[in-house]
Amino acid sequence: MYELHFGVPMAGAILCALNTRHDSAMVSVLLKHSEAKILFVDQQLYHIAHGALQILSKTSSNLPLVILVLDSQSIVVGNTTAPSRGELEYESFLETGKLDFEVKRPKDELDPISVNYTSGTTSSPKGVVYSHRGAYLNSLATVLLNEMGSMPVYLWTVPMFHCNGWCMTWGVAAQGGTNVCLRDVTAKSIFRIVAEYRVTHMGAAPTVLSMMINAPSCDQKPLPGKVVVMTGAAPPPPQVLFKMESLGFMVVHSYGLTEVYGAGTICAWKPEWDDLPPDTRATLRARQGVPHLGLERLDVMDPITMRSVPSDAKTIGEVMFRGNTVMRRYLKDLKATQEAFKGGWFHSGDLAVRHTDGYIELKDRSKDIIISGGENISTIEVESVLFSHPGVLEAAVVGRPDEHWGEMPCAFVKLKDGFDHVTSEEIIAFCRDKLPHYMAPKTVVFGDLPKTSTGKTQKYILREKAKAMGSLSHKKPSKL
Ligand SMILES: Nc1ncnc2c1ncn2[C@@H]1O[C@H](COP(=O)(O)OP(=O)(O)OP(=O)(O)O)[C@@H](O)[C@H]1O
Repeated sequence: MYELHFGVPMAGAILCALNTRHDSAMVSVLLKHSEAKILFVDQQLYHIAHGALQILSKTSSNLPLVILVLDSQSIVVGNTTAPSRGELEYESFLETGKLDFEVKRPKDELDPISVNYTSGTTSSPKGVVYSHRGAYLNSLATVLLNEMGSMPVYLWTVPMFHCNGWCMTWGVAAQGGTNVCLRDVTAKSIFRIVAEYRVTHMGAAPTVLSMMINAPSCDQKPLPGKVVVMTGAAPPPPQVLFKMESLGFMVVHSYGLTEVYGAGTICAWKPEWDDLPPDTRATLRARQGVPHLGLERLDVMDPITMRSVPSDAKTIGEVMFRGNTVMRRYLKDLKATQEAFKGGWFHSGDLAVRHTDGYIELKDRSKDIIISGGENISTIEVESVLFSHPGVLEAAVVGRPDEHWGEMPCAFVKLKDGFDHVTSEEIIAFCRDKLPHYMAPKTVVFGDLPKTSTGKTQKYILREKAKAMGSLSHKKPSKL
């Protein structure tokens, strides 16, 4: 995948890195939508690709050429040790190349370099078109955001299909870095590899950070030196940031979307915050921050009037982006593109406030915010309180439809090992102690949380579950 980030654009083609967790049906839809001509497939995922091509062959005779990437270290699913008829093997395919091949440069810097499908957290994945210029600018920006000097050692836990690895694929190369890839993203292997390869930088979604801080202490190997971890993709709970800091990591918090090439903002750290108490530092670090220098403009606006919200840390508006590091368009979807760029700005669908120092703080995705008795409830705020409970490993809050209040907060919680005794009443009381009562969850459900492969909780699945529970109000009049 890493090599293809260079080979494909240099051959004048467009890269479309697909999510490795998709099933055959979804892969067949995306192959058809993207009109991919060549499909490079890791042997571990061959059975998915094979299934996708079978589905595709029912409606099309124009199937992509398959090139199989073999890896002696991977566990193979199915009979895929050798390419079958009509397929090529990656290394043999490379040998057919000419050493004097002339790189095909883009005719225009705004020509597409890649198509990235969104994570599909709130709807079906959308194909986001990146330009060479945008990818170049965002790669350089991420190098700066990661405080990456020359020859870094970068550990991949962020999938390269997610915004081209937040553009770090190209960023690490720009700095002459070493890439360390791992197939099994576990806390034990992360700590082992960080120590063994003297990793200097890594990227990780908050869920991976949570896994690392909750790992048994025998797995938490000492760090070999300064390790910068960039996190983003979902709201990082302040407690998680705080604990990562206590393990010795230097955490960089960035926020963005597939449509802005991964990172769009950075919570730039101010030296005067160094001496603040740890929990205040973590709360400040959890804010999404300011635009990076590759981006032209970032604003929080009322999406109807397109006026900026005041910097009062209270008024909620929608986060909007402008500039060369904003996507060109959604592939083959003019309507969604026009909608997304209404008023000349890219509408993120994220709701935020702006603090007096200009830093933005996300409150929710517009699809996730809960409206209860006419009051907006930020699910991020409630989740952050849940995370501060010592027994909570993961938490997500959604609206449970309610006949009287419209919606009521409903928490889905995964407990840490050894905390099975924690009851829903205890969690509710804990939240009521720390939040205005209308914001505290009225229902708590324990269990695993459904996740996308980019580490986001699939709240639409939880919303369905909450809906199926029915209204609380008609059963028992609620006292807020
Ligand atoms: N640092 C962050 N803090 C809070 N939320 C974040 C952060 N970084 C990213 N996000 C969330 O992730 C979203 C972007 O996710 P991505 O582009 O991967 O696809 P998706 O929006 O999850 O998928 P789909 O649009 O298909 O539902 C942002 O809009 C925001 O809600």
